[in-house]
Amino acid sequence: MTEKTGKTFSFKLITTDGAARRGEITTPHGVVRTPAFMPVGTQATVKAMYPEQVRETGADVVLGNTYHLMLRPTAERVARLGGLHTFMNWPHTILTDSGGFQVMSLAQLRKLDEDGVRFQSHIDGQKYHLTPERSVEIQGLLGSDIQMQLDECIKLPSPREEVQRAMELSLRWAERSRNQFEAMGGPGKGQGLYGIVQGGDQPDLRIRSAEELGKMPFEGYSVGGLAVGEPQDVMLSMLDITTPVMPVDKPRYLMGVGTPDDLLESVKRGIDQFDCVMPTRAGRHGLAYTRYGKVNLKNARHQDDPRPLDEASTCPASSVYSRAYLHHLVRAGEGLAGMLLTWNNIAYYQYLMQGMRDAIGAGSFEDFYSKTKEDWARGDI
Ligand SMILES: CNc1nc2c(CCNCC3CCCCC3)c3nc(N)[nH]c(=O)c3cc2[nH]1
Repeated sequence: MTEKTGKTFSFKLITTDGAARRGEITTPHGVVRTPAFMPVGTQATVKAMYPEQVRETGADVVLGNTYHLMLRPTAERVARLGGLHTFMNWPHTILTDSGGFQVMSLAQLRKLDEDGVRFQSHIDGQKYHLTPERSVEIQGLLGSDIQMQLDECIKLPSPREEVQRAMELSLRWAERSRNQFEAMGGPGKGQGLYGIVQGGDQPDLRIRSAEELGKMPFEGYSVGGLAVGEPQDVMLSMLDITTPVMPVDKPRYLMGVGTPDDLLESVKRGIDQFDCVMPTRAGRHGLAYTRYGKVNLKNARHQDDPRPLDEASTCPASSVYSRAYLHHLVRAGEGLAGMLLTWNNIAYYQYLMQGMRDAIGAGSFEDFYSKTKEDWARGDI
């Protein structure tokens, strides 16, 4: 059963505090409270968590992944089985990426040209041709509520002419993606398609990309081409340049970001949506995020510590289990270690986002920002 609200896609900007924004996105599968952290569900699952648990942490939306799902089990099979919401038992909002970023980072023998990207599956070597049109078709077959245009994201640093070529190609692909989305009746189904701002670390190219995309009727806009190896200050300076020239009445999604500090700094600069594999991946590697900074449970200093990670947390993984027990599980290589630490990390990320939403709503974001930085600096004692 999928929770169909029957509503069309909309974004309500509720209030602002400086450049920080509190809003709500309404999709056919529910409301997304922004700023929002969106847990990553790469292969139709948020790794090591049940969908009910993910929901309980406060997540309103999870990510699906066009690249992985088009290879296995294929978008057509997911569609035949009722779509991704039913397939993974997540009756709330789903956002999908277009697959281009994963192709460039995972596939073999990839060749990118004006028409799209040709590649061989990293699973079985089968050949594929992903175009702007095919990517939107796949996301439609999955039943995604928030879809992404196909784009070209290049690493940083890169020569300016490379950054410009990729940005201009992505603008042409934005147009083709939009045409395909409308041909498939996406707006009428209440779904949204986001344009993706590129331009690397070049202010003028960032501004041109944002302005050109703003002329097209996208339901939201992503900031792409960042978190690709550049220092945090470069990423943040690109946000200072880019968000002011993005439509103020549409959601902004910073792709692939980030650490808790990245989230705090980026919300401060007007970003509404985030995704990152950090909390889930770190959880599987014995690393816990808490309100007082990071705790590496591999470290022997925890072996006699009876305290939980955070006794004030509403998440059982954070408030019930001792650090000594978590340390034991990590050292023993037990699967429960990854399950509990992933649960803790996703719960902490949602706790942080809820704190920011409340602070913006109360006009006290600056205080929240400073207090959070102090708590992290205090570190785990
Ligand atoms: C980690 N840094 C980063 N990620 C970027 C991503 C991917 C965002 N995450 C997608 C999920 C990954 C796991 C599976 C489910 C989808 C980017 N994606 C696109 N399309 N364009 C970018 O410029 C783009 C830029 C990105 N930078």
